[in-house]
Amino acid sequence: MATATASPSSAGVPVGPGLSMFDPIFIGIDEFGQPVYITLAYRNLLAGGEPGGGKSGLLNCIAAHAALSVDSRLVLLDGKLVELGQWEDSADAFIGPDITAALDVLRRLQVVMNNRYAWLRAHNRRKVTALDGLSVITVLVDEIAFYSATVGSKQEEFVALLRDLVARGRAAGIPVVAATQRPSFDIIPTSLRDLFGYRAAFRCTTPNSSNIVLGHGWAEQGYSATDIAPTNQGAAYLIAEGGIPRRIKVAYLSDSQIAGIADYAAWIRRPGTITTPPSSPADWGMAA
Ligand SMILES: Nc1ncnc2c1ncn2[C@@H]1O[C@H](COP(=O)(O)OP(=O)(O)OP(=O)(O)O)[C@@H](O)[C@H]1O
Repeated sequence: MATATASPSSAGVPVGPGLSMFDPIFIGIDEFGQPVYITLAYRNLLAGGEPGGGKSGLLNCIAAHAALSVDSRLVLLDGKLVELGQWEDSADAFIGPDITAALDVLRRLQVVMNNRYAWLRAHNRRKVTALDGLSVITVLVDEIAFYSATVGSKQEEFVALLRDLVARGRAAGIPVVAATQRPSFDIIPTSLRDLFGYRAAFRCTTPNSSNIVLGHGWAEQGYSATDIAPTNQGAAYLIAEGGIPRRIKVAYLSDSQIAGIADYAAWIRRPGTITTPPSSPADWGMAA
């Protein structure tokens, strides 16, 4: 009878769910109790709503999927340090309340994005795919206003870099997930809002702020995040490009659940376990 023995070649193979950022990401249930999935590889997501509405819960759900995806790299910008802080060990970069460091990392991402576009153009392609061997670099920002609200040249550069990343990153495998508790035109101008393929409005205090997240006119058509009770944290209206808003309840991960997943994610990402195919463009510095 054959016995199972670990061969030396299997020593570096991670054991785990083997998720991919190209897979649908489970984020909760809809009002009929059906599971809700989003696909982030080619879309950005904006979450807005008043403090305590549950935006960080959604970001943590996405961070968990990204951390468990062996084809994903994480870049985290967290002005409060504690919202995404538990994923630090799985992230390539974790930026706290430091605008200079945030600008450095966004400039670097812009270079990676430009390199990926040059590679796509050289290969007559329009977007990266799961077969390219390039990792999806998921950028999570909690909270946009923290880096952009005050007036100054650094803040202006932050807004310009974020806008460029949101506009061009998705085809290059660099989706952006950003949250704000200040859904107002100065933080999310329409031209920026419309670049987010997914928008989630958590409880808002005015129909106007709900519209700023979801899109103009939805509140008047009966889709207003002012309807969400303050006690119903994690409830939101989610709209996907070209669709109509649907009411969802985000799956909530407690601190200890996040700690467990983050610990496991850091383990499957330990040095030497995540590799890219030898001939992949990553070797040319595309994923630097
Ligand atoms: N999906 C959910 N189900 C149940 N409770 C939730 C859910 N999401 C959030 N909560 C509760 O609401 C609290 C606040 O949530 P969260 O920190 O995600 O809000 P937020 O919108 O990110 O707030 P802020 O803008 O201040 O960062 C959580 O500590 C939790 O107790």
